[in-house]
Amino acid sequence: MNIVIIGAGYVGLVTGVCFAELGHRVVCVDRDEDKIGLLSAGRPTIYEPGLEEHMIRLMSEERLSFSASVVDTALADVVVVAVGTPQRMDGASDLTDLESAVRSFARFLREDAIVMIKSTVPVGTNERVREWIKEETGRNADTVSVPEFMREGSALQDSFHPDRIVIGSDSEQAAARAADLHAPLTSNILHTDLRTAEMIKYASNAFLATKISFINEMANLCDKVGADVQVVAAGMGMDPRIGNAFLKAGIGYGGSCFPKDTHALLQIAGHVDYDFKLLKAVIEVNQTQRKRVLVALGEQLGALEGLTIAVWGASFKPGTDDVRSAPSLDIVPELVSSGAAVRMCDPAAELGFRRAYEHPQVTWHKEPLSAAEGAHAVCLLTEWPVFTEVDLTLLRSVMAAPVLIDGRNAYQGEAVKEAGLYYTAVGRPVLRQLRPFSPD
Ligand SMILES: NC(=O)c1ccc[n+]([C@@H]2O[C@H](COP(=O)([O-])OP(=O)(O)OC[C@H]3O[C@@H](n4cnc5c(N)ncnc54)[C@H](O)[C@@H]3O)[C@@H](O)[C@H]2O)c1
Ligand SMILES: O=c1ccn([C@@H]2O[C@H](COP(=O)(O)OP(=O)(O)O[C@H]3O[C@H](CO)[C@@H](O)[C@H](O)[C@H]3O)[C@@H](O)[C@H]2O)c(=O)[nH]1
Repeated sequence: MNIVIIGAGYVGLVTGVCFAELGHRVVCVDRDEDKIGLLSAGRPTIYEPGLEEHMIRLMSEERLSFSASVVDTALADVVVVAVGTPQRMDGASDLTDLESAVRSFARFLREDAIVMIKSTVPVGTNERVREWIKEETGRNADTVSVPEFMREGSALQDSFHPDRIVIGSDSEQAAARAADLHAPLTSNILHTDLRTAEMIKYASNAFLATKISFINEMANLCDKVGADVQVVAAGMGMDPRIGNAFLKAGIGYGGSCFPKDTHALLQIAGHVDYDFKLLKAVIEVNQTQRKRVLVALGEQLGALEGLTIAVWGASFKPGTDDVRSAPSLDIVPELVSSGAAVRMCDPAAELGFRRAYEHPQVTWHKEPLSAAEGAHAVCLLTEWPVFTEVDLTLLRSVMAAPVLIDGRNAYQGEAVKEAGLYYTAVGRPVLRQLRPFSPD
């Protein structure tokens, strides 16, 4: 098949690679000409393990190419739409890019082509897509909603081996073609109507976010009653009805999806006068959880004015350069406001973070130990292996005060104790070692 993908971001690029690996001829189209220039030169514009090797081979075999022109849509049997649907100021999903993308390619769409929406979109949007195409061309197009469930950092693995494929459609023929396309990836294909498919995506992300906020509330309680949240989570997870996934307590969820999709679902509910109380609490808990790092620093060091704080991790999770809604973007400006000098390190997200936030009090360092040099505390915000595998005794030796704030429960109690670090994790009060008060 000839497949054209509109939007060559995280989802579009990885989906393009996946379909090209299945033997299709794929063109990824993006309006960002700089991005297309880099991709055409075989340079991935995102950090995603394994992506570059696949891209370069597929390009040399002429199965994957890149273009800045929607005219290429005329070649397509299937047009996949994977443009961004970011959060608007009011929390709703911003469909500006989606609408302009659809309207721009509509007139090039072949009559027998299907349009597959992979962007995460509010309920009813696929119907609007059809209306936009009709307004542009005067004819009806077959649209299918195939929400994407990949995770950044393991996006290729998730695309080649998806848990399930959801196909929403009201055209049997279009649904069958979408199913044929995905059949080599999994037999777990759920057929549904358009609105249900759109809702499955939001429900899935909202539920995962709920698990995280739940375990974070449990962690806060564990801190007060002297229980260990990691063991609590392990014990809960042994019940197959609960499962142990997404029960890692920490400083909360970030990223380009959970924060915006939970807000968008609240808006969807609001439009039909439904008060989604549970989801409101999930969002609020997540926002408060980020502040725990600052509270822990205050407990260990008192006022931060004039102190040096090392921050390990800027991306919203390991394995990605993405800083969208990353906890670091809330925490670092707060550290700066409290008068601290901030020494940062991240294996992939320096550029992304600096595009979003720069300040003279913030410096960047290539190695975790150089960032920690002379610091009064290290705050682990993202559990990249380069941070979690650091020799803690060495770490202690380069710091001005040996305080470690572990926002991801990434360190073993014994190792921390042996290194003699003053340590605060999340919901593991037994391991907490407070620094004795020092009047200077
Ligand atoms: N990032 C993820 O892990 C992930 C996973 C599942 C679903 N999603 C959803 O998929 C969608 C895309 O997310 P993303 O993270 O890949 O976004 P992204 O911002 O990385 O990429 C979107 C791309 O679309 C391009 N674009 C925007 N308007 C365009 C237009 N009119 N014509 C051509 N190109 C255009 C942008 O230039 C950009 O390169 C969103 O709805 C998101 O919620 C994302
Ligand atoms: O037990 C956990 C698991 C995750 N997180 C945090 O939750 C966020 C999201 O993590 P993850 O889900 O692994 O990353 P994403 O790449 O954002 O993927 C989510 O969002 C995508 C976009 O919609 C979906 O496609 C995926 O299925 C969904 O997992 C990150 O900040 C993690 O640190 C926790 O705090 N505790």
